[in-house]
Amino acid sequence: MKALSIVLARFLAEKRLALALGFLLAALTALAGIVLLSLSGWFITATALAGLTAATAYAFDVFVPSAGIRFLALFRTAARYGERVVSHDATLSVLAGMRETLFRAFATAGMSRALALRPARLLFRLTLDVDALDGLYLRLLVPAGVALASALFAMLCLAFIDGGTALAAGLFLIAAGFGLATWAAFRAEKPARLRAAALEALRGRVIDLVSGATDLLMTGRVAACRQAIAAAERRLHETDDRLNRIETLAGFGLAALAPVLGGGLLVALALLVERGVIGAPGAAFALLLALAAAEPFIGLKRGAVEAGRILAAARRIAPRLAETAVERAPAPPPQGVAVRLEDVSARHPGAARPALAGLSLTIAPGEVVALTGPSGAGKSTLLALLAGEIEAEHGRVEALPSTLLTQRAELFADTLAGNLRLADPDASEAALWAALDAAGLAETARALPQGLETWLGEGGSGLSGGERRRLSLARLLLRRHPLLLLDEPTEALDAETARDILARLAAARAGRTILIATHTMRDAVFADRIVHLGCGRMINDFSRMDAGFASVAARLRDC
Ligand SMILES: Nc1ncnc2c1ncn2[C@@H]1O[C@H](COP(=O)(O)OP(=O)(O)OP(=O)(O)O)[C@@H](O)[C@H]1O
Repeated sequence: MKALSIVLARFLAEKRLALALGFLLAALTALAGIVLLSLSGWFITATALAGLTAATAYAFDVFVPSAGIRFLALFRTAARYGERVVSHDATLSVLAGMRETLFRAFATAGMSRALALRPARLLFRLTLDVDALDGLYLRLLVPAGVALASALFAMLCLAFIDGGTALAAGLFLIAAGFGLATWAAFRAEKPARLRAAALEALRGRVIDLVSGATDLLMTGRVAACRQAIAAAERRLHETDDRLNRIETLAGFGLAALAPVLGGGLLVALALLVERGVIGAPGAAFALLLALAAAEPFIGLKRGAVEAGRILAAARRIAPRLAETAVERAPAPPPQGVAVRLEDVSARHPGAARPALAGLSLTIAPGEVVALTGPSGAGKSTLLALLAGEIEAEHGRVEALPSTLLTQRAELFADTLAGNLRLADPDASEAALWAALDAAGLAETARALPQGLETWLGEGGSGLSGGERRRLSLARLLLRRHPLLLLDEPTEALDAETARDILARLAAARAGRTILIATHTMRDAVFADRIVHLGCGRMINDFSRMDAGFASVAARLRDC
């Protein structure tokens, strides 16, 4: 319930008026339908009776009721159209906003590891879970409100004829209608939950099969993966089957409300006619009114069957909606300083020991610093800390706004231009070419038949390893941040490409401070200073002038 109220609060906060108007129009559509049917019944019966004698036939006014019927028919059509436009528009725009909030929550620094472990989960939350929530208003709240309004309206109208009959008919509709819907919701809760899990498993496994096809083939695991997919699909079909049965049964029960109510009411109205309380047209009016009031209850069927899924989706999404994004960017350093760490310790989520311990370091603007040290020394952690990806556990971190080039090429299935514009969505074409030029990729890009509009595959496939690194570098340079954080920028590149990339970095260093985490001598000798780490602590800090600089550089890999 708490999760539902968070989601509902979000709906109300964003589109309160439109949602209220949508509900009002839905209720008016249903009420107009009820009055239309009952008035038509009254009109047909009254006209038939009026036609029995010439005097009553002449005196009977056919114009007012038929005008009323025509008005109600037109009004109902217009109200239904308006309701669909208003309520769907409001729901979709709330869901779009919700998707954005969720995406921001998932895109915060620190979430990458959790998402890397369960990528299908993000896909599922952003698509099916958010989609399920459109049912909360459209298929749960509105139909329930409209059904209740119809029953109360019928009760009110019937009360003018006979209080007892009105009460019995109204209570029967409310108790039986909502009782059946609640029964269906309880019966469907478990299969709806299992269905969501089966669908998530199916999607996740299909993604595994597609993205890991080569590895699965090499290890002979394709058949097992296909079996797992088939099992998830079987579970999906089974739960679909169970849900369909519940929906059919609930639909049958809800559709039976009208004939059952009609049968009972027919007897009650016949007695009232016999006692002279009402005439035949009045009885026709009352009977059709009650029958029409039962109709909106059929609309509860889908919402009831989906209630479990809606609730599960709300439970999973609500905590992220309630979260406010935490700003982890380091504090700005004082004038004349690019980076300052004071006794900083940092730990990765869930790690037993800190990756950085009591580190103090000051870097001046314009310096190029090589971070060296054995694997696991804390080089990438230091870059992540300066980029705001993780938070310091202890100590103070100050740094200029930075851009991080990670060890992986973070490229997407998009055009060359699309991949570049992640750094600056408003960059002109000339700026994109300038960045490609600075990274040494302009010539290659010009030779491509579609130039900047050439599509790349996931991870930048379609480009060689060196070209991918150059594209990442072009994107880095496009973002004019004063601090560049480079994690092994020339790793796995041939010597010539590596030298060229370093030369281009040197050409772009004006006005920038650069930190390079590296294991290679060629990257280190490019720097003005070497900071050597070990087990998260500072071991040495040598500037180019110091004798130690050359000895630390000499111990690095010569490639
Ligand atoms: N996401 C993570 N979760 C938990 N522990 C981590 C995580 N990333 C790194 N670590 C740990 O933090 C320590 C420092 O790792 P870090 O990646 O910073 O080292 P590094 O010097 O960059 O190593 P390499 O040269 O191999 O890239 C290591 O003990 C590592 O196991």
